Formats: sequence, structure tokens, C-alpha cells
Amino acid sequence: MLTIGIAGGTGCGKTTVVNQITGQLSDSEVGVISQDSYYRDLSELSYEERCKINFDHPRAIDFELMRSHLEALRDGRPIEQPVYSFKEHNRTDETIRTEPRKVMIIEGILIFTHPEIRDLFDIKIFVHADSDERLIRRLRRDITERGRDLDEVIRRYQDTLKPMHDQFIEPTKEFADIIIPNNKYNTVAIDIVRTIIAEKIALP
Ligand SMILES: Nc1ncnc2c1ncn2[C@@H]1O[C@H](COP(=O)(O)OP(=O)(O)O)[C@@H](O)[C@H]1O
Ligand SMILES: O=c1ccn([C@@H]2O[C@H](COP(=O)(O)O)[C@@H](O)[C@H]2O)c(=O)[nH]1
Repeated sequence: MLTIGIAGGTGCGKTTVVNQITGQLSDSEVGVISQDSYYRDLSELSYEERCKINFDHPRAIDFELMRSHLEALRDGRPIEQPVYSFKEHNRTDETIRTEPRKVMIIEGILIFTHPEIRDLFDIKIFVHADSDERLIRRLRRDITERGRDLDEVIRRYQDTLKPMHDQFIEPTKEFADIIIPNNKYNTVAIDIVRTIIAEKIALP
């Protein structure tokens, strides 16, 4: 199995890049796992308490579960991937059965902060977009898709998102094998990654 990690700050375009990479590839050969699935289960907290959680700190992520899932896939075993709700700030009761594939892509803001998770990636890609661009994209996306309002996004950006990005996420750029500049759509970089994956898939 070829394991590709795709990191970068919120709104840099990780999900978009993953969709562009996997667009014309077969689902049976390339799978995608999002770090969002591994936000800790917060069911014991009220909705109001969950709203106050710092979701941009590495401790918000259940890296143990992520590691055991990645190792299971690598060993050829399927996993039950949790499903996360951004609207509820919590895991749902659902899981998605995910079968091992020739290529697995894992994307998320914090996946390169954990040394043992980092070591599981054959290729590490960091997607870069400037912070003003990321904030604009996040505002648009969170208001239209994640049930937030302007005040919520700005408050979270100032209180946790920007400081956590500077402390934990940006420094992991140095671990990347490839940095994709994504202030604008970057078809050249996407083609390069697709070529690497196509070669892997072509192997018996
Ligand atoms: N290169 C780009 N140019 C303009 N908008 C983009 C670009 N890449 C992504 N977006 C938009 O920005 C928003 C956030 O992108 P997304 O892929 O969800 O980022 P991430 O997964 O890194 O948080 C989405 O609405 C997406 O359509
Ligand atoms: O319940 C939650 C969990 C996370 N977030 C925010 O999501 C982003 C990470 O997702 P991207 O798709 O990479 O943007 C992170 O910055 C968290 O602040 C949330 O708002 N609510």
C-alpha cells in the first residue's frame, strides 16, 4: 500500500486537492481518510461545552485510533472509519467500512505533528495558501456548509486557529516531500501526484 499524507492549514485546499487527484481514479484502488474522522468523541459534553473546544490543537485528535486504523489497512484489514459532524462538533453514531486499497490518502491539518503517524506516510505533501486567502475561504465554507456565522469564524480564527496554525501546523511544512502552492488552482502539481499514483496502481 502506498500511503500519502496531505497536510496544510485550514482552507488551504486539502480536500479540493484530494478530489482533483482522485477525480478520475478508481475508488477500488485509491481510498481517502480524513483527519476529521478522528476528532475525539465528545459525547459526554454538552453542545455549548463542545463549542468551546480548541479543535486546532493536536490533543483534539485521537491519534491512537488513527494509527491503529492506518496499520490495519497497511496489513490488509478493513476499518470502521468514524463519521464526524461539524455542525454538532462531535462524532456521529455512524461509521464507514473502509477496505484496504493500493493507495490510501490521509488528509488533515495536524497529521504531520505526530511523529509515529508521520512515519507511516510514504509521501508527505503540504498544501500552502496564504493566511488571508485561507481565512476568506474558511469564512465562505463554514458559513455555507458548516452552519457557522461570521462572528463564530472570526472569533475561532483569532482565539485558536491562527495561534495553533503558527505553533503546530506551519512548522510541519519542513517534513513535506512536496509543497503545493495553492493560492491559485495548481494543475501542474496535481498532475505530478497523479502520475506517481498511476505508476503505483499499474504495478501488479
Ligand atoms: N486554489 C483554490 N482557489 C480558490 N478556491 C479554492 C482553492 N482551493 C480550494 N478552494 C476553496 O476553498 C474552500 C476550502 O477548501 P478545502 O479544500 O475545503 O480546504 P481544506 O480541506 O484545506 O480546509 C472550498 O470552498 C474550496 O472550494
Ligand atoms: O467540530 C469541529 C472540528 C473542527 N473544526 C475546525 O475544522 C478545521 C479543520 O478542518 P479543515 O477541513 O482542514 O478546515 C479546524 O481548523 C477546526 O477549527 C471545527 O470548526 N469544528
